[in-house]
Amino acid sequence: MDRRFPLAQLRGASKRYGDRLALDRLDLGLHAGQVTSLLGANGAGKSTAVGLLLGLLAADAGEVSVLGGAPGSDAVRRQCGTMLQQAGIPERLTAGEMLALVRSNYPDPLALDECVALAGLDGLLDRRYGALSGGQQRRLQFALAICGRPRLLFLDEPTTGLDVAARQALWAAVRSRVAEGCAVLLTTHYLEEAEALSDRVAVIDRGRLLAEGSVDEIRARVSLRRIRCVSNVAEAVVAQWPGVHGATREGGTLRIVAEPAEPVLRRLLEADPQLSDLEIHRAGLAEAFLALTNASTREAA
Ligand SMILES: Nc1ncnc2c1ncn2[C@@H]1O[C@H](COP(=O)(O)OP(=O)(O)OP(=O)(O)O)[C@@H](O)[C@H]1O
Repeated sequence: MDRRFPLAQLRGASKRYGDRLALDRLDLGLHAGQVTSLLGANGAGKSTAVGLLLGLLAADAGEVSVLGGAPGSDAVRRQCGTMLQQAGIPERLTAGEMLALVRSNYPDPLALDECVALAGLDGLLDRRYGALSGGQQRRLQFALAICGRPRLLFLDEPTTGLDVAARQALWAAVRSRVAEGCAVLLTTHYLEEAEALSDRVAVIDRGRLLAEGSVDEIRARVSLRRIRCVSNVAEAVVAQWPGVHGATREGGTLRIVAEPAEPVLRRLLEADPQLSDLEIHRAGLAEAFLALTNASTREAA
């Protein structure tokens, strides 16, 4: 599989709804064998970007190309799987009937057993869609998205409403599809999910690309550090120190998010010579995301 060329891409794509600019010259590429996560606050433009790549919306400017052609054609659709926020599945059909129907649209679908195992649908195929729980419905939607062995998989907030075990099972299933060469576009508000699954991350804000790179590259964009130690210095006191973004306590353990970390560390050690079990880590994707989007909001103000 050739990873140099994207299987799908937006180049300088813009989209307006009336006078609202939802996407502003967005560049985004999806590559074979990679999960790309599109992150952004509510209203940032994620669903609009997905809508353009699926051919559900037309761009006002820029280029949208999917598998070498225009999005939304029958030939392209047969190579795409989608799990959107609205599923539109008839309540009266059973899970098994839905799977059979959707698999029949694809030239080389996954075996039924494999779909059932990957999506965790064991024992549910005879159940009507309307009689499935919210999490079970989500699992069926995932099965429908992967059952055609798609080259491109669009997952729009796929794990909303899933319990911990089902979420981790879905992550494993996504990884198995990616190992087969599938390109995945994931939108999620769970940053630990993006951190666990992504090869590439694109952060958008008000329709514009703020940052793009691997999880580590995005984390390196911010100099926030997480400090953890056992100390009796009051968290409310630490929270007032310059450079401290937050301080919390769990029992004897004090957790601090700081930028830069060094002056805070000096002050901590001065304040508590008994301090122990000191650990310092680069901030995670969640803190990096918040720092990037907060900085963008401040610039716009
Ligand atoms: N059909 C529409 N008509 C008018 N404005 C719209 C329409 N759809 C989206 N918008 C606006 O375009 C912007 C981008 O919306 P979009 O749904 O793409 O965001 P999102 O990042 O997917 O948000 P969320 O995380 O809440 O799902 C928002 O300001 C939204 O209010």
